[in-house]
Amino acid sequence: MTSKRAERVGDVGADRREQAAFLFQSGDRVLQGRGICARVETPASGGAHRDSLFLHSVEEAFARARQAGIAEPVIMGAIPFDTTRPSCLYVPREHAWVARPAPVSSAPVAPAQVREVRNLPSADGFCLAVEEAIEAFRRGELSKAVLSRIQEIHLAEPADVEAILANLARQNPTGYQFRIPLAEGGELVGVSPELLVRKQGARVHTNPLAGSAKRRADPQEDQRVARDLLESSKDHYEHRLVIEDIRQQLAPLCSRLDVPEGPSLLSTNAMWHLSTAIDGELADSRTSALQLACRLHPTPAVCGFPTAAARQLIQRIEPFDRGLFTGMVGWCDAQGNGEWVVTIRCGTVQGDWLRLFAGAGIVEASDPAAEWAEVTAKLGTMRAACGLLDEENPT
Ligand SMILES: C=C(O[C@H]1C=CC=C(C(=O)O)[C@@H]1O)C(=O)O
Repeated sequence: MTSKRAERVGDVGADRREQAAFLFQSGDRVLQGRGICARVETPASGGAHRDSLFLHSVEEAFARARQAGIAEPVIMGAIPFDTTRPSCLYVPREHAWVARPAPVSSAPVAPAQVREVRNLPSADGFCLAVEEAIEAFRRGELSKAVLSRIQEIHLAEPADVEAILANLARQNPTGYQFRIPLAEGGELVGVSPELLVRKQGARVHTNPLAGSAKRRADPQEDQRVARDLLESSKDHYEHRLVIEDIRQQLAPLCSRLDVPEGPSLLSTNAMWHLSTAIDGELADSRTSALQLACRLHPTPAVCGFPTAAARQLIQRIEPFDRGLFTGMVGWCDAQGNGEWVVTIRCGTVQGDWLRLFAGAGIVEASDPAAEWAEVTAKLGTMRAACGLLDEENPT
């Protein structure tokens, strides 16, 4: 097998290669990585299959790491929404699992000075897109599509990635926090609430989210919003499409698959979500976390249903390329154990530019203004971590 698939890292600047920092927090532990030993850019499409070019590239990267003296390599990084595009995966030169540090309770969020903000699309553009999607649902072309917005922010000074991560950890102490270097420079950072898949031995676990409501400052209001979400037929429908798709993907691979009857509530600092924790036992424990993630992606929580029609609609309507957003981010070891989360509540940081992302599932019963409010609230997680004012209450 040639070494072309797992790219050599000679073209990455020596400093960046040595200093690249990786982070993936899950539960009470953190996987930290430093330096780049091998990089995999092979697109992940076809990665559900053991003999795919993609999985061969990953194997090659592991082999190269072992030759370089890394006894138990892991691969970390991100895979884009469009899996025909290059992956952004690395075997770090060093890695270690450490206990998740207690978040600093009063880390000051220094207000960021902003030079320019670009919204893609505008509020009106987003609402028109939602209406266009609703028309397509009514014509029977599809049942659900996830539409999103991007905010590009030019800061007066370079962003401080360490400070953003500290703020994210304080805001969302239980989320899956991540930090991944980008091939083109800059970093992907965020704190996802959504587990695409975790695999340990034969055990498989996924925790899809779909159906959301913005949290309120007043505790009673907040509880009312949560109750309304739990009773909302629109949100249950949006959620059920995701669960049924995941069940269909996982059932043929599992000797046992436990799918709860209905969703429960999961909260972040900013949002309530409908959540279903699914647990299973793989019939063949050699199936890797990466294979499972590639099989599940894109779930209707980030694309829509049916997948192909939703993908086309997104391509036609969204005025930007999602890149890594709504792809997957995580890690996998050479035994195939690993965790991949959905790349949401995140952004890229490149010097003094931020590119922040948020999306929402649209169904026929969606209200365009409410969906805009939802994506704006979701964007608030990264905006707050970056020291930016609340868009809805910019006081
Ligand atoms: C695409 C996003 O959310 C997805 C995940 C959770 C809930 C969602 C929703 O309620 O629409 C979305 O499907 C995002 O947060 O950017």
